[in-house]
Amino acid sequence: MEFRTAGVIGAGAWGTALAQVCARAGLAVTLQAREAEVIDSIAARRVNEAFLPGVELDPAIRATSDMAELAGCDLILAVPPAQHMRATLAAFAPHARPEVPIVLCSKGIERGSLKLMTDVLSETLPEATAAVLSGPSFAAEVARGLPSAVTLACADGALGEALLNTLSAPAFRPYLATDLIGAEAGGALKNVLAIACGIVEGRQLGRSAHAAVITRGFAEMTRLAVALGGEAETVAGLCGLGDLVLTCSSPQSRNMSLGLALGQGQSVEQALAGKRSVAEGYESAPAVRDLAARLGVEMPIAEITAALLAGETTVDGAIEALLSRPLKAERI
Ligand SMILES: NC(=O)C1=CN([C@@H]2O[C@H](COP(=O)(O)OP(=O)(O)OC[C@H]3O[C@@H](n4cnc5c(N)ncnc54)[C@H](O)[C@@H]3O)[C@@H](O)[C@H]2O)C=CC1
Ligand SMILES: O=C(CO)COP(=O)(O)O
Repeated sequence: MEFRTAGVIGAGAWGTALAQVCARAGLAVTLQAREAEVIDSIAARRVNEAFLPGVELDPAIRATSDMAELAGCDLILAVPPAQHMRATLAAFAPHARPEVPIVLCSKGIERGSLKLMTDVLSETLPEATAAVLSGPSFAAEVARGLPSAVTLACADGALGEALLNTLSAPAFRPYLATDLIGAEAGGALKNVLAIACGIVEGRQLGRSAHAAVITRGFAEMTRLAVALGGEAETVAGLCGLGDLVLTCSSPQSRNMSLGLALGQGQSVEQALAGKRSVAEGYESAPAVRDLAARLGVEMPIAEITAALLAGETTVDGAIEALLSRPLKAERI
């Protein structure tokens, strides 16, 4: 199995950074963007000013709006916001070939259906082979060539090895896994928990509270992943714990910075106003809450964060609700 060309669907910060990774790995890359300004900016100045400013893009990346231009690619990376994955894959479907693997790189759970991205893929492109790429990786850092490591999950061992070898570069280290559900659950959940951690920071509740939210949040993430059919060991890796630690630790995270603004007293509307970039934790929170209820999984931090984002409680109400929970044994 050899891959020479990659198609990247979605030219936000992460799609653009992954196009850069593929180009550095020696692939010819077609990057599909929705916005004419993105295509013009890459063609004219080799930069995605709208979503990844300040990073010079590799000449092997060509931007287009036309999904048909991805038809000949050996490998597809799907990187739209999670809530748009279904429509995006449906638009790509006429150009898909069953032998071309699709690497899902978005982090979220579909609202309404409560589906993971692999479920969305198997419903829109039933013949496609899926892989999941997820882990602690800020787009701006990866695009600049700073070191990072991620999980690459693929149920097909030979394909997984081939993807690992294709996408790796000296500063970009994918680690192989077979558990797609665990990898997806980690990425989706950490975004909601990063909002909670941002609130802790914004309210100046202290380092101890921050560590408590990360640790008990990790327990919630593990419980949900296992209830979905994933493995706790996967969630303890880069795609779960790794990404939780990153996203809960830096205001570079859009999710954590949303929480920071809420903790400092802004409303959800104020905190999101004028933003073009996606805060996946905000988008997925209602689905996480509904999924936890459906599966009977206790997720107090994620649930109260979803309630806060939905305007059902205040920051003070959320803190009070968590601190007044019954005392219990510490376990996952
Ligand atoms: N930015 C990052 O550092 C990382 C992001 N991700 C994930 O990658 C996914 C994409 O995020 P980013 O690239 O950061 O996006 P972004 O926030 O930089 O840009 C927003 C993207 O949404 C697209 N969009 C807007 N409306 C749309 C629609 N109706 N249909 C399809 N696409 C639409 C825009 O074209 C643009 O590509 C998310 O699931 C995110 O969690 C994963 C790892 C790192
Ligand atoms: O997923 C990410 C890092 O791994 C990016 O996090 P944000 O979407 O919160 O910016």
